[in-house]
Amino acid sequence: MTDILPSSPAASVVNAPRRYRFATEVVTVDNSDDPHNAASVPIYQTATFKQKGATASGEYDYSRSGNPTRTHVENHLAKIMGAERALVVTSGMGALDVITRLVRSGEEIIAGDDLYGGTNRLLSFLAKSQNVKTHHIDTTQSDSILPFLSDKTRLVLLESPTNPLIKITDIPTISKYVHERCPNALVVVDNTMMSPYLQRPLELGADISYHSGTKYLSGHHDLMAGVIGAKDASVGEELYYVINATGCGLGPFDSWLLLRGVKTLAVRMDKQQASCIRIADYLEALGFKVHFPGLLSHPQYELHKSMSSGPGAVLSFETGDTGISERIVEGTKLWSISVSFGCVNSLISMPCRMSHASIPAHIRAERSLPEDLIRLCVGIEDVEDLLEDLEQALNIAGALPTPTK
Ligand SMILES: Cc1ncc(COP(=O)(O)O)c(C=O)c1O
Ligand SMILES: N[C@@H](CCSC[C@H](N)C(=O)O)C(=O)O
Repeated sequence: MTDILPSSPAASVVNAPRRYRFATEVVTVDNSDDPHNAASVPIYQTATFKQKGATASGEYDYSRSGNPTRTHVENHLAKIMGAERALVVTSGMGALDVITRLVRSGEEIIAGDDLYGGTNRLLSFLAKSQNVKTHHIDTTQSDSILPFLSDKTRLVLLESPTNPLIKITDIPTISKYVHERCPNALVVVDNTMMSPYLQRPLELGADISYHSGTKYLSGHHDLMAGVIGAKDASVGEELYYVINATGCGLGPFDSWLLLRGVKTLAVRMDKQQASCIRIADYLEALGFKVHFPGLLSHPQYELHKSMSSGPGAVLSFETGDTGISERIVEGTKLWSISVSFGCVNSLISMPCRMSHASIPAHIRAERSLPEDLIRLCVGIEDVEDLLEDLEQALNIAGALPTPTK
């Protein structure tokens, strides 16, 4: 499936091997092709490019097909994701839309039963509009996929940790099952929660890894972006074809913002994760049921540790009462009540009312998604302020244990 112009920048995209440790590579952007030795990659804010002649275009002809700023961020992301090819589009959902366009009517998808609400919505839409059925399985039990693998399977879509219950999926085992039984199927991992700093699914057996670049990769909640990394160059080429055909490639300014934001990924994540570990310990000590893979009590603590270098900075916890949860969320002053995560600012939300409200209530119940669940996305503020603010909100909500003399 290729009708890429001979001059397309796609042809020149190569995966530069990583030479240094991640924190060094992420801040080291190759701009050696700049004619003026600019220290920062310039924003090529142009829709079209002049040609030398009617039949002689340069490397770029039109920004939907390719733009130098986008190429730089794509090459940089390919390097840090360990991908043969990376592509950037206008949102995380746009990334999943591009990937699902590899599925033909009558083929099937297998996905988790705890997953981002928007992903669930897109899969439901595909079932209705394209006759593409999705089987939802419990991905914490790798064997649960076996009865659904068939010659119709085209995509296996995994999250680990899942949003919002922070369940862990054994990416290597599931990838092995899929590749052994379904040579035509691709294992796709939504790695948004972890970022490539903490987990690289392509090194764990997946064929495609994608991200909402709106989250940790950009880190400041000032842009929407989606990032796709393909292990195989030919899959990358097919995805590029879809992006050029449908016109969802990321614009020059947003590409630049993404490139600027990603440079601080490692330092942001180190700080956010360290604070999240403190907060998880605090909530667990108070007796809440806390979902966080950095806690020894997490049922898949060891599995997560074997696939990643850290637990991340998102946790969820149950209070046992929806009213109490609402009062906690509304009682915080420093934590913003917002959907999304991965920003330098801390956010608090109730997934069933907010990010996962698009999943019908009866399906949320079938999938045991607790209505009282609170999700915390920890930013880079001073953790003492975050803890103090949380404590006063728990106090207002009557959720703190009564002190005993
Ligand atoms: C895990 C996960 N994947 C994908 C998305 C979609 O990303 P975007 O909002 O950038 O479209 C989100 C949130 O929106 C998410 O939480
Ligand atoms: N209204 C939006 C909700 C976006 S949720 C964003 C993010 N993925 C999260 O988990 O908080 C929608 O319906 O898509």
